[in-house]
Amino acid sequence: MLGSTEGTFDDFLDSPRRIMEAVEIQATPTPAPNMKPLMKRKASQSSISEPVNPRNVRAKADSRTTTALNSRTTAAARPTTRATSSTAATTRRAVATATVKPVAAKVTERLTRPRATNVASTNAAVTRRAVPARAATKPPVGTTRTTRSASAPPVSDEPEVKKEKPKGARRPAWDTKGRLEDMEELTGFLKEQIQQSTDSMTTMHSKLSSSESKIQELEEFRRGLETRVEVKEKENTQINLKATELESKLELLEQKNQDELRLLKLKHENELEEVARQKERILREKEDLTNDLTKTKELLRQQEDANLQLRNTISSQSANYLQLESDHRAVKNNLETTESTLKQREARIAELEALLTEANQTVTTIEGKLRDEETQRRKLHNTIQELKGNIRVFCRVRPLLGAELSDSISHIHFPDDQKSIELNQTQTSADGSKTTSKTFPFQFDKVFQPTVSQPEVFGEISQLVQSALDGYPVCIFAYGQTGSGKTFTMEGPDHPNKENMGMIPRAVMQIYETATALEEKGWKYTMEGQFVEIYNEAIHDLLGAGEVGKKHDIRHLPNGKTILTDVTTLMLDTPDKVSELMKKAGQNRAVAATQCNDRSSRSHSVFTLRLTGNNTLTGEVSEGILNLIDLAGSERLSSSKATGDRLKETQAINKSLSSLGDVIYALANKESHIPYRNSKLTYLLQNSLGGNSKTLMFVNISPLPSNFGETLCSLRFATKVNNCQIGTARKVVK
Ligand SMILES: Nc1ncnc2c1ncn2[C@@H]1O[C@H](COP(=O)(O)OP(=O)(O)OP(=O)(O)O)[C@@H](O)[C@H]1O
Repeated sequence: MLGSTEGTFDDFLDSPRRIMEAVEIQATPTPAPNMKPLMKRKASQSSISEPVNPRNVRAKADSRTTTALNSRTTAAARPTTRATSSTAATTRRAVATATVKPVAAKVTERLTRPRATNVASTNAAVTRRAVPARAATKPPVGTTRTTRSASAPPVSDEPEVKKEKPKGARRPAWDTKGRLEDMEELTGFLKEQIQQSTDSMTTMHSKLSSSESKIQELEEFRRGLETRVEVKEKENTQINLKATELESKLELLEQKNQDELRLLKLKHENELEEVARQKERILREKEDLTNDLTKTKELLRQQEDANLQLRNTISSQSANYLQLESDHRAVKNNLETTESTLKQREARIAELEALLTEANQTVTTIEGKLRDEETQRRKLHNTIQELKGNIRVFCRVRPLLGAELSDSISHIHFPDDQKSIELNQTQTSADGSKTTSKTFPFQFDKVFQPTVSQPEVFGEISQLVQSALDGYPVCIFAYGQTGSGKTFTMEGPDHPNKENMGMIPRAVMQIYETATALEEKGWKYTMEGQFVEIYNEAIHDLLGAGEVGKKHDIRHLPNGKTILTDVTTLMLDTPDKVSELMKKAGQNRAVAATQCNDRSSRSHSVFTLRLTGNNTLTGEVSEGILNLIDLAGSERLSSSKATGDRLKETQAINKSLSSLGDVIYALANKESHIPYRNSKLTYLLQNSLGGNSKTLMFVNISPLPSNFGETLCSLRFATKVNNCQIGTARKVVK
C-alpha cells in the first residue's frame, strides 16, 4: 500500500519538473537570430531569472517531501503539499512575468528613448541587424559611403547609389529616404516581434491552463494524501495508545519480573547462607572429629605407654614381691621384737599416767593457790595503796614552751628526792637597798620536773588504775591554773601519738591489757565509758549528739552506784573505741567553745570508766570505777579581774574547787557532815571520794615567773589536800 503510494508520489514530483522545463523554454523569448545576444543580455538583467528557479523550488520540494515521507508524520506531510501548491502558483506568476516583461520592456525602451539617442541606437541596432541581412542579400562589394555633415547639400552630380551607412553613423537630416527605410525596417522588426510574442503568449496561456489543470490534479492528489495522512494519524494514535498500553503492561511485567527476581535472589542468598552455615557446621564437626581423633590417638599412645609401664611394673613387682617376701620374713621377726618392746612401754605408760594424774592434782592445787595469790595480791596491792595514802598528790611542772623559752625557771627548785618542790621569792625593799629571798618548800607524793615524759607519769599512777580494775573507786584530778598543763596530762596534746598521749587513753589501754591477761585467771571484764563537762554548775554530755540545754541529773543509788540521767554511755570493748570516744568529746567541746570562748579552761571535764569483772572460776564479781577529772583553771578572782559572764564562770569554778577542798577537808577531819552537795562536781564524785575510794590529785604548775602567785596558791591548795587522810578504801566485792 505504502509502496504504491510512494510510486505515485514520485511520478507526481516529476511532473512539475517537466512542466517547469516547458515553461522555462516558453519563458525564454524566441529572438530573431540577430536579436539573440540582445535578448540574452536583457534576460540576464531581468529579475525573473534569479528569484524563481523552478529547479531549486523543485529540489526544495523534493527534499521536504522526502523528509516528510521518511518521517511519516502528518505534520510534516502538510507543509510539503502546501509547498507544492505554492510552488505551482509561483511558477504561474513567473511564466506570465517572464513571457511579457522582456518584450514590453524592449518596446517601451525604444519608444521612450530620446530621439537622437533612439535614432542613433536604432540605427546602430538596425545596422547591426541589417548588415548581416543585407550581407546575405546584397553583399557590400566596393560600396563606400562618404560621411557628410547633415547641413551639407547632397552631391547631385553623382549617380544615386545606395550607399552603405557607416557603422554607428547617423543619417543626415536630408537623408529622409534612408531614415524612412530605417523606420520601415524597425516597424517590420517590431511587428515580427509582436507576432512572435503573441504566439508565445498564446502558447504559454495554453501551457498555463494545462499547468493549472495539473496543479488542480495535484491539489486533489494532495487532499487525497491529507485524508490518508489523517487516517494514518488516527491509526498512529491508536497504535501509540496500544503501544502505551503495551508499554505499561511491559512495565508491570518488568516490575513483576524484578520482584520475582528479587525474591528469587533473596531465596538464593538465604539458601547460600544456609549452605554456608551447614558448611561451617560440617567444618566444625570435622575439626571436632579431628581433635577427637588426635586425642584418641594421644590416649592410645598414653595407653600404650601405660601398658609398657605396667609390663615393666609387673616385672619389677615380681622382683619386688620376691624382695617383699624376704622383707616380710624380716618384718615378722621385727614385729615379734616390737611386741615385746610394746609390752614394756605399756607398763611404762601406766606408770606415766599415774604420774600425770598426780601432776594434774598438783596443777589444780597450784591454780587454786594462784587464785588465792591473786586475791592476796589484790589485798596486798590495796594495802600498799592504802599505806601510800588514799589521797595522794603529785606535782607536775610543765616545760617552757615557744616564746616562753627566753624566761627562766630559776624561781622553782627541785630537790633530789623527787617529792619536794621549792619556790624562791626574791623581794627588794622599797628603797632598793635590801634584797630578801624567801623560800616556799612543798612536799608531795611525787614531783615531776618539766622534762618528765607522759609514760613516766603514767608509770606512777598505773597502780591506781590497777586498783580500779581490782574493784576500787578511783579518782584522779588535775588541778592548776589555766595553761599549766592539766589537759595535756589527762588527755595529751590535740593530736596525740603513742609517746605523748595522756593519762586517760593510757589508763584504758592498761585496763585492756590487764583484763585480757586476767582472762586466764577466770576474769571477764566489761568497760563502759562516760565523758561529761560541768560548766557553770550544769552538766553537758560530751559523747552526746551535742544538744544544747539538755538537762542531766545526778542520782546516787542505794547500791552505792552513781548515775547521770540521759548521759551517753559507750561500751569500750576494743581499744579503738577509746580514741573514738576522745574524738567525739573533742568535737562536742569544739561546738561548746563557739558558744563560750575558752570554754575548756572554764569547765571541769569528768571521764568515768566503769569496770565490771566476773570470775567464772571463783564466782567473784568486782565493780571498780575510774574517774579522770580535768578541773577548770584555778585562777583567783582577784587576779583574773573578771566581770560579767566571766565573773560568773570564775565564781562557779571557785565555788566548786573550794567545795572540793571542803569535802576533802571534812573527810580528813571525819566530820559528820560532808558538804558534797555544795557543788555539782563534789556531788557527782560523792561515791568516788571518801572512805572506800582512792584519790590522786595532780597539781599542775606553770614554770613562768609571772605565774608565781598562782603557782604558790595551787601548791598551798594541793598541800592541804595532801595532808588529808581519808578513811580506808573498801573494795566492792560481792
Ligand atoms: N608536760 C608538757 N610537755 C609539753 N607541753 C606541755 C606540757 N604540759 C602542757 N603543755 C602544753 O602547754 C599548753 C597548755 O597546756 P594545757 O592546755 O594542758 O593547760 P591547761 O591547764 O589544761 O589549760 P586550760 O585550763 O586552759 O585547759 C598546751 O599547749 C600543752 O600542750
